[in-house]
Amino acid sequence: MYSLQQTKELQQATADFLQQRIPADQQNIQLLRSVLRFHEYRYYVLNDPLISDYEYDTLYKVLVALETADPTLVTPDSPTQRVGKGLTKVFPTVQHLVPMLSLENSYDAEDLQDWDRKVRELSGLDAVEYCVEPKFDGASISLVYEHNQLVRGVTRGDGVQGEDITNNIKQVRSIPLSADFRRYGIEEIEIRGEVIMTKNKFKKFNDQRMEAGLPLLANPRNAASGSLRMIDPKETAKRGLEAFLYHISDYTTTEGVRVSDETDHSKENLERKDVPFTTHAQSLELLWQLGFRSPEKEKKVVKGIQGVIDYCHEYESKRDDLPYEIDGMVIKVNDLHLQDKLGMTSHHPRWAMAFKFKARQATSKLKAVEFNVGRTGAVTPVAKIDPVHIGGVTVGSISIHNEEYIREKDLKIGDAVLVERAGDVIPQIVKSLPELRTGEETTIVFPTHCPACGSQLFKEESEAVWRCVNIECPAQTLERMIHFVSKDAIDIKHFGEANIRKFNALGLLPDVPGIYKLNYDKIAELEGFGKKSIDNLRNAIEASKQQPLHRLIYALGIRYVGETTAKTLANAVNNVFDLQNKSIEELQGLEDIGVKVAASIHQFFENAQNIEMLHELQLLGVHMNNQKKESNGEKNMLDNQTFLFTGSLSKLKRSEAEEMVEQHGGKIMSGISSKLNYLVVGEDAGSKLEKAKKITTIKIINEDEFLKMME
Ligand SMILES: NC(=O)c1ccc[n+]([C@@H]2O[C@H](COP(=O)([O-])OP(=O)(O)OC[C@H]3O[C@@H](n4cnc5c(N)ncnc54)[C@H](O)[C@@H]3O)[C@@H](O)[C@H]2O)c1
Ligand SMILES: [Zn+2]
Repeated sequence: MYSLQQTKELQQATADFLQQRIPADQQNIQLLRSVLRFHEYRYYVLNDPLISDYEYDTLYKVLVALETADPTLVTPDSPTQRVGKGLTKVFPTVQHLVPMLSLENSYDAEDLQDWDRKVRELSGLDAVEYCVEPKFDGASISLVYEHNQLVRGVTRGDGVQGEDITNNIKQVRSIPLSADFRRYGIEEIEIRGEVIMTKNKFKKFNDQRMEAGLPLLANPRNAASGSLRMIDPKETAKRGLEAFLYHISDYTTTEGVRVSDETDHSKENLERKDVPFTTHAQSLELLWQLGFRSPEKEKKVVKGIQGVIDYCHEYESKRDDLPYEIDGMVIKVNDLHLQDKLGMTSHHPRWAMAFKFKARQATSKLKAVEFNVGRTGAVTPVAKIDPVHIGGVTVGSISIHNEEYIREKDLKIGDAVLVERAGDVIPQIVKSLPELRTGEETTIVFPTHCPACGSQLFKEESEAVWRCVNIECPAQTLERMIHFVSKDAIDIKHFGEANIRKFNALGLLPDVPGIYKLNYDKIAELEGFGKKSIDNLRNAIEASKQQPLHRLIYALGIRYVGETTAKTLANAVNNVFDLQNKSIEELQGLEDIGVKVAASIHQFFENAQNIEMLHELQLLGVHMNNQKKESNGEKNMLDNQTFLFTGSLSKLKRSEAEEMVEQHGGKIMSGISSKLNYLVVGEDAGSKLEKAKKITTIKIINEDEFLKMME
């Protein structure tokens, strides 16, 4: 639809508007509209946006402001005058019973206060009751049930018409194929909701794509909307989609009375005694009772806007802990009478407002690529970008993983790039924007030799990563030390990465054993090292010698050996040197250790330099023995009993409690199943507790009871 040339021009105009090089005034209003239409096409039709949502919203608001200031400027085809969204030709088109509108956006407390003021003015109330719920970041859908049966599932489409994706919708397990609406006197009903992919599913899904050599998807929202549009419903089924249903837009009762967001009769209908609900919160409750996953547990009903603001902020702070992505909250006037009174514009209802969290996407420029050498010698390209603010942090460097990744994302130095900081906090480049290239971009060239030590790099055939195999490579040694002292490894407090880099650069810390041979007199001469900080450091280093064996094994930084594998290895031996005598086959016999991991462990303990280092550490006083096995008897107290912790503990840290279990020979489980023996319940325990109650063999105990057991 848009030629390459047009694309370039519109992107240029986008940047000009955003950086205010083109004034947003009457004269340029047509251009601004073209720009918005173009981005809507990229976003809704191609599912391939070129700018971040925040940037789009900013431009949209400029247009709204212009049109509000002078309503004569409004044209019927202005992006503000319709719901927007395009349709593809893949699925048959069907009409929604009631148009699916958009939401008005707000970004801070002030926006919400302004809106509340308007709602109070229009309603004549002093304080309005609101229902606040998460704004799920997925693909919106509309469902129709007739005589208790699901008859249709439709995408939002252009808001008036959507794509009929009923067969795909039926693959979403949390959407019931039938529900007893008749119990509530309802014959036909239209329900709105959001299909989502959880963060976990998304990660696994992308891992699989990576392995299969397919392009990765940028975020769970794209994954959800793409999955809903698969031609083959079996493909949709594989994606493990979920759905939240949050709105009843239209229903007809058994007596044939229609109640809808739109019909003029709704008000009088709502005054009837026999309607099943008169507030939004009640409609969520009703959906929940009927077996739908509505935000019944997530929602909160509050009176007055301050409570709304507080709840929005509370949710924003726990956003990263949720299993799914949300991009904000939605605030709805709770009373349906009042909703009717407020009505809607052609674009959005006046009784609802989205509160958008801080943007997590931005566009930037890829300026250079640096190559870092990790502790296992892997050479990782790191993109240096023009610093951008995303979700409260400034991002200037981003790992771009390996050559394949660079090829797949088509990255070049000089490219404009779309950057996202998703729920897992590590920023990534969603993609480059090749449409904007000027011809001056340059290819990213991988080094053939290690940037730290100059030795030639190697790549195994089955791998995507180039490595420096020089065991004395200074960059690797440095990274190994940083890993060795880190929190999950040998855990030397007061000895952060910055100190290691500093001591290493000054020649005070050449290698891992050097940690236990520090020259404190020399350190005392450095700026910022008083007596107290040196004592702290010395004590922490001394204490680290007593760490349990699994921490030492993990700290060694053996490739593929994470914390769990380190524990398995520690449990299998009396001291670390026993691992020297284990064959690859023996190692593979241990729980969850496959060929690749076994070979890597074997290789590590075959290497004379590594063994020498371990002997040196032992001479320096670092414990090499399995202390658990030494303190005999205790070890089997729990004899492989399984434990899981849920909710927040008040006396112990979660990690301490788990360590106690393991020290006594017990095991930690990752989820509720019939294999679980004990669920230890702290405060605010949620779904895990509910689930555990259904399995009678699980013993549910509190923190005190747990501590008693451990005595
Ligand atoms: N990057 C781009 O180029 C580009 C282009 C066009 C649009 N966009 C983005 O799309 C947005 C507009 O899309 P939109 O019209 O879908 O609006 P929206 O995403 O801002 O909000 C409306 C949608 O929120 C969803 N939603 C989630 N939870 C909900 C809940 N509990 N209650 C009600 N609705 C809920 C519904 O699907 C509803 O359609 C813009 O704000 C912009 O960020 C981006
Ligand atoms: Zn090197």
